[in-house]
Amino acid sequence: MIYQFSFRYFSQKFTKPMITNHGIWEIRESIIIRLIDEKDDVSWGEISPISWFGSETIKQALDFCYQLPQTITKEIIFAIPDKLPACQFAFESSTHPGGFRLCSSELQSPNLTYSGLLPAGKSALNQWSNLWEQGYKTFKWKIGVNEINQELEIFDLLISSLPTSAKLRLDANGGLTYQQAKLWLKKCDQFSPKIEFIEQPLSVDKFTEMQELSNLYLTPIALDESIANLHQLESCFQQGWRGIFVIKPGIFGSPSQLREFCKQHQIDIVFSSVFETEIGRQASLQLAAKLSTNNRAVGFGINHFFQQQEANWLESLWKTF
Ligand SMILES: O=C(O)CCC(=O)C1=CC=C[C@@H](O)[C@@H]1C(=O)O
Ligand SMILES: [Mg+2]
Repeated sequence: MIYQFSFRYFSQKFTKPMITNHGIWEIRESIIIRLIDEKDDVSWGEISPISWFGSETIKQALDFCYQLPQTITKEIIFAIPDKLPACQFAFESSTHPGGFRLCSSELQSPNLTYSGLLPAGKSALNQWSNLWEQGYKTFKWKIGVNEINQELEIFDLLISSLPTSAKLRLDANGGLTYQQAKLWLKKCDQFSPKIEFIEQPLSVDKFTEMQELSNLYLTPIALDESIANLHQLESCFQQGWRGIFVIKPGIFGSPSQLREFCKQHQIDIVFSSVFETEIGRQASLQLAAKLSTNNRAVGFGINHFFQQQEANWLESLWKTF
């Protein structure tokens, strides 16, 4: 199969900067790719890297796209190197039959439940209720951003105001020390099982410590940055991780290799957004609908992280050069 290939750089400003232990993220940069096959069918893909999670940078992805010929084949697509996981995801998912169709980005796959992302710090206290009104029952709150005693106080206020049926996830983005992680896990155990998990409490190089912690407390630990791509996932699985796995399809690499891994091994997966457009979102949610386990809510809550795009944003993008 031969495809006519073209691409466009696309960036969106977060309405509120995404603040995590990694820092302040203000602009989401992406590359939208378009493939037209021999039957003139058009399909779309999205390259949305997160280099501080270990994926390629937007510049490396752009350099890759610039060096591609205007007509590409499936061989070229399936030969994209593993050091370009966001490109692997975009090109492979755009060759899927029944790929992306332009439709409302409010697309919510019927058989998935969604987690709403709360902002770091005390503004989480007045944000959760309008998400609750929209039907979210699972929330995720960033920690490891402010001073720990301040965050523990906010946590007490947050957990006591959330409805009993709500679930709360904490995400430290690897920002806690071992002692701080024990403090948080001890605190969360007091509210077990309301705290679904603590995501990436320690940095990627502290795998053994996270394994130790996962045997000492009730509250589960989820790996995210530690398993950002297929190689890291295989390595943590081989080293015996059987806790929760947060998978970000947009930066993970080849969707078919992820499906293959999940066929071989029953792992407890939570799917997570990379703050992509509806193109990457649809491709990711198709994977989540197939591979989600344990009815875990997917971290794709529509929290309007960006200004609403006009309906024909894609056509107008292709008019620009
Ligand atoms: O997983 C979710 O609930 C939403 C997505 C999300 O939290 C993240 C997406 C991308 C980078 C990070 O800021 C953050 C994460 O660490 O999971
Ligand atoms: Mg995370």
